[in-house]
Amino acid sequence: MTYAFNQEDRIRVAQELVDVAKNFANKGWFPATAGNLSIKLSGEPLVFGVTASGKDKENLTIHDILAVDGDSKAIEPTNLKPSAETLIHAEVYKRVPEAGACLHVHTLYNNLISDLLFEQGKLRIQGLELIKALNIWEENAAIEIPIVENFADIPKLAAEIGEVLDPRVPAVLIRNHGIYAWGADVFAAKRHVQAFEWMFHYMFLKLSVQRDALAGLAL
Ligand SMILES: CSCCC(=O)C(=O)COP(=O)(O)O
Ligand SMILES: [Zn+2]
Repeated sequence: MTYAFNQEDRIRVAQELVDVAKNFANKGWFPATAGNLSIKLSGEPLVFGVTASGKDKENLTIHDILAVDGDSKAIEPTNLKPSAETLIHAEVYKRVPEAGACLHVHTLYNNLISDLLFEQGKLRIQGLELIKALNIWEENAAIEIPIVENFADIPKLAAEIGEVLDPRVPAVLIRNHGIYAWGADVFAAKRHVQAFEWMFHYMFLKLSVQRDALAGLAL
């Protein structure tokens, strides 16, 4: 199969992932090699660059990224093993054709909020200014971020994510695991991750304060 991207393109996009990895790693969003990142190289047929499994994202290089197809298989011989969660990236690209990059981080607040609200199946956020970072501009806009169980079976987890994702809200939370967020390109996907993480922190603190206030009333 011949693909419509050259070596120069691949180095450029790999460098974009390396740069965003450094930004997130500096925030502690890739503890213990957690997390993975991808960027679309071609939509038809689907080909994307994805981080190799088990890499230290703080010290990621362009040599830690390999190109895979829609079945998450490397498109050329390589010693690199694609991320264990590559199928999730593939699912996002298949479900959301406008997605050009998909980023996955494990943070304290995405883990806390996903567990706290798991039974509801979603986190609802309304009226926060940062919703505009998702390109949603209505006044007092509300969004709902789906939360799925952290199935160990990755094909099952990927299918579940595909089932629940709402293309208007570019993220899904996995309970006690992390967030997958995407955007038209790395710039947009990075903005989305940063906006979601700020909102998770806000919502966690707000829910905690509300709980404390209710507990106080019950005394
Ligand atoms: C060390 S965290 C467990 C695996 C995981 O959730 C993750 O994001 C990293 O997996 P990868 O295969 O992409 O290194
Ligand atoms: Zn993960």
